[in-house]
Amino acid sequence: MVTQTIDLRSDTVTKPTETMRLAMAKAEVDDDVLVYDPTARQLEKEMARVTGKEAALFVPSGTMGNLISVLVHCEIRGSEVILGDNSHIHIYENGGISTLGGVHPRPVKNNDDGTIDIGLIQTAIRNPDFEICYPKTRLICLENSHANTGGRCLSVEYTDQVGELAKKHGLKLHIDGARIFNASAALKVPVDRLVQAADSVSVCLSKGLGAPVGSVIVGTEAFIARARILRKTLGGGMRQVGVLCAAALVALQENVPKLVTDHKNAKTLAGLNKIKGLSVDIASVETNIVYFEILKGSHITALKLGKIMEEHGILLMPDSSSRVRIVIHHQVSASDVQYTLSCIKQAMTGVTDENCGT
Ligand SMILES: Cc1ncc(COP(=O)(O)O)c(C=O)c1O
Ligand SMILES: C[C@@H](O)[C@H](N)C(=O)O
Repeated sequence: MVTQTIDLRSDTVTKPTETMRLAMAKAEVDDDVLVYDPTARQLEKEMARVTGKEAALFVPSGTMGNLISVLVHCEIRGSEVILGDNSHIHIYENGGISTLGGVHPRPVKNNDDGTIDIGLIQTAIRNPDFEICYPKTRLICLENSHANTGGRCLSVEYTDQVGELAKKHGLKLHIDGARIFNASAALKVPVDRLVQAADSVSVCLSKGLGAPVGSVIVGTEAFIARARILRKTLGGGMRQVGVLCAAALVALQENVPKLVTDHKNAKTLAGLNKIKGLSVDIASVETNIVYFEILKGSHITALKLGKIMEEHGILLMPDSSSRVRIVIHHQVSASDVQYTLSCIKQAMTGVTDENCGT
């Protein structure tokens, strides 16, 4: 009988720790719309410091963080944003920048490492001389780490180059930094240096950092002032939000140092590659996300494997009929990883043709 669940579906599944719950219970709060909730203020000042930006704003989700950031940069009608065709903003945020903000997306191919070719970005920038027909390019969006390519890290050199291109053309640069702390830990580059070229960043507190709720957007004072108003317009102005921010302050303290362990556990899990019938692009496992393919000749689908794993108390996220995503977080231990490897190995035994994957 399974007594404990190992939840590998995402790093959004973590439960608040005892320390977080204590901090939430004791949090000093006030109405964060009428004035500043003191604990929200404390978190925002800390996030501005860590990211090297002038100001910060707590928002209920990463989706809202990206939406507000794009809409502030693209407030003028007819604006266009250049973003990755495999980016979270383009794929998983309900097209909010268009449906709510009237911003035109200009998707450009993401490479397997999460970057977008600088030449392709340059080509995608609209020629202002033809404004009678063209939308106006106002923003470039990057995503670091890049979730859909397996948590790949964009280097500081690449980010700076995109920043220079943006500046040269009078554009702004936003980074969807849902997992920027993971990228920082993996690259051994401080967060503030990694996002130095960005005009705004949206940072998830509720992913690898393990806070129960929320994100923070950072940028200039003027940008955050506009963002605060737009947050209210979108219904994201909350009252005694310090209860949530207190947990996030604990997460920053307790869990940032644990990210390297998450990455080590992910690399151990890439050992799935040794199991007959499975394949992992080992080079792509740079942070806490592992995708694995079920090879032809393995008579099992991702869905079926997920169901078998559930019987062993392990939750996975099938990405397609033959591809599965695993995301490691601080509530997955090294022994959980070993148990997962052995359960998947057992499930794959007997369902794989002799010459499968050869
Ligand atoms: C890269 C990335 N950006 C943004 C988000 C959105 O965050 P939220 O789920 O808090 O809306 C997610 C996932 O949730 C994500 O993986
Ligand atoms: C699914 C996606 O929206 C979420 N960001 C995750 O990575 O789990």
